[in-house]
Amino acid sequence: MGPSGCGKSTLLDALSGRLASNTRQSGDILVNGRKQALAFGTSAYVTQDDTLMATLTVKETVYYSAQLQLPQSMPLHEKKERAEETIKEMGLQEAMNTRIGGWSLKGLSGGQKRRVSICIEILTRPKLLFLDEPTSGLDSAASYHVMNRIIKIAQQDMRTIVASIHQPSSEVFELFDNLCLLSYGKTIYFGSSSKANEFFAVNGFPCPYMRNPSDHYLRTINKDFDDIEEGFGKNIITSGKAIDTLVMSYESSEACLNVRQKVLTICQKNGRLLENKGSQAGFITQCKVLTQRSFINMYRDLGYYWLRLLIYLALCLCIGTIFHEIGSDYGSIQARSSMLVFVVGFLTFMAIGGFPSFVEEMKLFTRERLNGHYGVGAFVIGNTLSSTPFLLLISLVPGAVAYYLADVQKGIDKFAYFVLMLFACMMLVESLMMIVASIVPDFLMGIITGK
Ligand SMILES: Nc1ncnc2c1ncn2[C@@H]1O[C@H](COP(=O)(O)OP(=O)(O)OP(=O)(O)O)[C@@H](O)[C@H]1O
Repeated sequence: MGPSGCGKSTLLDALSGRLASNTRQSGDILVNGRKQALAFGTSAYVTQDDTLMATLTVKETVYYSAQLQLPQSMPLHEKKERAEETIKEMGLQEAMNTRIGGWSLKGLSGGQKRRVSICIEILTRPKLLFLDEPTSGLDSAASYHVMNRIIKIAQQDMRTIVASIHQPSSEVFELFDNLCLLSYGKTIYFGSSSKANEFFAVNGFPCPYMRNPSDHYLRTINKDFDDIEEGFGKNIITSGKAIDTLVMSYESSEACLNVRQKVLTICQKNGRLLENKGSQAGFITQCKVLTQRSFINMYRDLGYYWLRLLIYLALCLCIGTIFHEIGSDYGSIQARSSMLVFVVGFLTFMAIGGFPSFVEEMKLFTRERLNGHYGVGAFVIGNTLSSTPFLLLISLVPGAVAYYLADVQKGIDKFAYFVLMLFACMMLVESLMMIVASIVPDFLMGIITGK
């Protein structure tokens, strides 16, 4: 816990092995006294941003994730039951069939999206779970129920949950065993959460009667507003000075000694490595689920198939009208070149138009890949299979009709023939471009994210 910008997310990123490459990290991160890479499925991480597929419903999102993550040997109906049970645990049963939503479609609220993100990561009941502000956007009752449920999961089979939290209510605060208070990258306190009150009181900052202890701690260690505040409490002590006092005092406190002692004991034990709880589904299942999910997403996204089709159709009609019957004399050479340049230019711009959706997809891929939901190969195949055949089919149908017109009517309807052929060729080129655009960047992303 700590004020905004104190380094909570950075600490969680470092612990879970997801620190950005431009950040320098020192020290060792040990699990049960051993070094172990925690990305790609060894631990689960609910990040601060909810990166979800906007077109899917809550049920579909969690169900597809269950198929990707749960063991291959588990029957499909059991995966479905686990998904539904987890949705209910997060209090989302009423919103099961609501779409997630995004910029173009109003769907779930911020707090509901938060709970969907948590659902996805607790499906496999991971041994080590990182949560970055799981209660942001939730009301106090929802915060309590969500945290209570997560802590119950932790208590079963000795799981470990590391969560950063903003403004917990006193009820939620009591649920935590240990508290690490951070301020501007420094540790203010790390130890039992029930003893934090005593630590603050001993150092001259007792929690006022009837005040939520977490509010008191955060108020004491936030120096962002020192310039406009008169000082802490009745004393003229600024938060900056309070932080220095607490940091110094913590270094020599019993809590700090206990933590160091515990770290030593754990290191000497040399315990078990964590098992990788990432995708336990087979490669074929991963490809199948990702193709299906991606196809539904593209089919429901107006801009992907439908708007593209409409634009191409309109363009073919325009070009057909302008360049119809351009003849075969020398003068037509220039007109043919113009048409070619125009079509190539248009196709290039249409390819650039797919970039925003590619960026969104990459965010989702990075999150799921780092949590070990599937491999790069399955993602590339899923993406290619969902985007290309549909467009290929669309290029074949007008092509076949155009041939029929040319053959049967012997050039009677030259205009329709010309437009249809143009459309078929464009869609064919578009499908080929889609294959390249699916494979190359996806593999590049796979290399960048590490596996
Ligand atoms: N130990 C550190 N040393 C240097 N810079 C740090 C350290 N920890 C965090 N920072 C920097 O401080 C800034 C804020 O960090 P971070 O996003 O982790 O804060 P936060 O507590 O999660 O904030 P919020 O609660 O608003 O999300 C970032 O620019 C980060 O790089």
